[in-house]
Amino acid sequence: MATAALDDESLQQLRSRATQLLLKEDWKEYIAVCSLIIATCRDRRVLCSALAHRADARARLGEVPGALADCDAALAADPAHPGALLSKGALLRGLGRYAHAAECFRAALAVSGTDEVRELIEQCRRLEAQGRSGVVDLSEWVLAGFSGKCPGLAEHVGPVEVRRSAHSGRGVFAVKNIESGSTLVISKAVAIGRGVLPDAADSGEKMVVWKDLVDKVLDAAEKCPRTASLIYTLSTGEEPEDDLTVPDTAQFKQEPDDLDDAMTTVTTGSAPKVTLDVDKILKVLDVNCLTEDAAPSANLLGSNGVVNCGVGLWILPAFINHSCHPNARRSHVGDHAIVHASRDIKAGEEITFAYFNVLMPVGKRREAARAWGFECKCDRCRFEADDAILRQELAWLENELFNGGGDMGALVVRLEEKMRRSMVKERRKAFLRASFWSAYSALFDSDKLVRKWGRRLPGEAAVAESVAGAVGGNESVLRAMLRGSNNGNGCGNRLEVEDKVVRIGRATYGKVVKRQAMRALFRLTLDADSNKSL
Ligand SMILES: C[S@@+](CC[C@H](N)C(=O)[O-])C[C@H]1O[C@@H](n2cnc3c(N)ncnc32)[C@H](O)[C@@H]1O
Repeated sequence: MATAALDDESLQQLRSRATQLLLKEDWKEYIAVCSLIIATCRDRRVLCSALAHRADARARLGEVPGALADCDAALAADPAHPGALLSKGALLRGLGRYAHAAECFRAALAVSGTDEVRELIEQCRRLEAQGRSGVVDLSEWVLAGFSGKCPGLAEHVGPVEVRRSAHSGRGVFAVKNIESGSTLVISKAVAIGRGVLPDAADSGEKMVVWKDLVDKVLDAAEKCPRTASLIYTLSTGEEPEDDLTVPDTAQFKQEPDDLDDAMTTVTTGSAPKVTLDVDKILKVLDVNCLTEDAAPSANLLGSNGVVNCGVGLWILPAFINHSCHPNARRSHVGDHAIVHASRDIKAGEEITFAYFNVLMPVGKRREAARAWGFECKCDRCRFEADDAILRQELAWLENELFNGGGDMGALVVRLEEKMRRSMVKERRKAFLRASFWSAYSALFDSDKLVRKWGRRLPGEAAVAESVAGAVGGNESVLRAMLRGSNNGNGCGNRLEVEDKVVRIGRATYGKVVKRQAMRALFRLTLDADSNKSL
């Protein structure tokens, strides 16, 4: 049955009502009013505007397929409708389809060009290039003290592949040699639950953040079949390891060739409908969520000091296993996780990052791994737990570290001498220094202890360099390197030391800033509370 056309007065009333709802940001009601105008209006211009406005409102609610369908309906009636072109461009940009988004913005520019639209086209060009190359430059943002909106990023999958892992189930592997600091993966969160929690937040307050995440993930999965099917590639922690299928890494990339197919799927909603298995998704979240602050560099790179608790789901990074001898780290910028190499990585090597603080002795690390539900069998854990000569001594030192309350200088000197007498090789020395890092840090933090034990201690920068070899770049280690080199306690001549500092800086933060901004990060690192950055 045809709906009766609106007279001018009724149309005017509906428009006023829509404006009120827009101001109140009541998107559901706004969509209802737009729908009424669309169903009853005979004027092509008004119809197209109503469709474009409904598209914007649907986009705000995350109803992307519906929003795109509205834009397409408006553009079918008026191919040069600026509002519909801008809305469609924004939607495609949000989907990471930068070339298609730029086409829409260019068409909008031809009709009613503004500098803002020019900037949108330029932004799409930048994001497309960054998504292809993985090259990120956060210098301006860092130099501006992280003020303002954080820079937009495009997703990127570097030279990595998901394969079966000796650690557990599937893991992510390098497919070519990778230099320390290089970006491996940039991944946009499916969703992030965030909150500002007091230091002594109770579990109830944390549950609020968790519930926020769960609601957002379920919503995202419900609205997008592709998101749901990507979530189902992740482990629930219950499958036998051999039953875990290895996904094709290509599905995590948005290749330009796939765009038309993907677009058809999005606009027609013709993708196979995925039935939500809420129980399964909850288990997936339990095993695969990452916190934004777990990677210490998130403290500097990610937050503007507003959010202090963020937990989210990033699909490809969720395939990365833990190691206490990791070769990668992640930082969080806005909704994106950037995973970078924190040591040089050889082709074929598994990429791992630390799920928890690995600058601790093996006993504490085992407790942390148990809380995650696994037993870590990385080479560092095996050495520390199984070495027949050192095992007892290490257990004694670990007990002394946590329960002795004694002189950390004495502990460090005892460990260094034990390693010298037992002719422990450099690599393993680095493992042990990393394990007793808190003793080294406490010692180097105290001028009195350094004076007392001076001659029997290795230099702070030399220890930092050695530990960076074991755990990769790390804020706390970088801080020691910076302090050690400033004190003239470096390892090598001035240029060599400077080079080492920059290398550990890149290993810590990734190659995401130019030299000048790196210096700003160094200043922040030196000022950072050493405990917080462990
Ligand atoms: C985020 S998932 C990592 C990807 C997982 N291996 C897979 O196949 O889906 C985390 C789970 O992987 C396993 N895992 C990660 N690192 C491990 C390690 N070093 N040793 C044993 N299991 C590990 C644990 O079961 C952990 O709960």
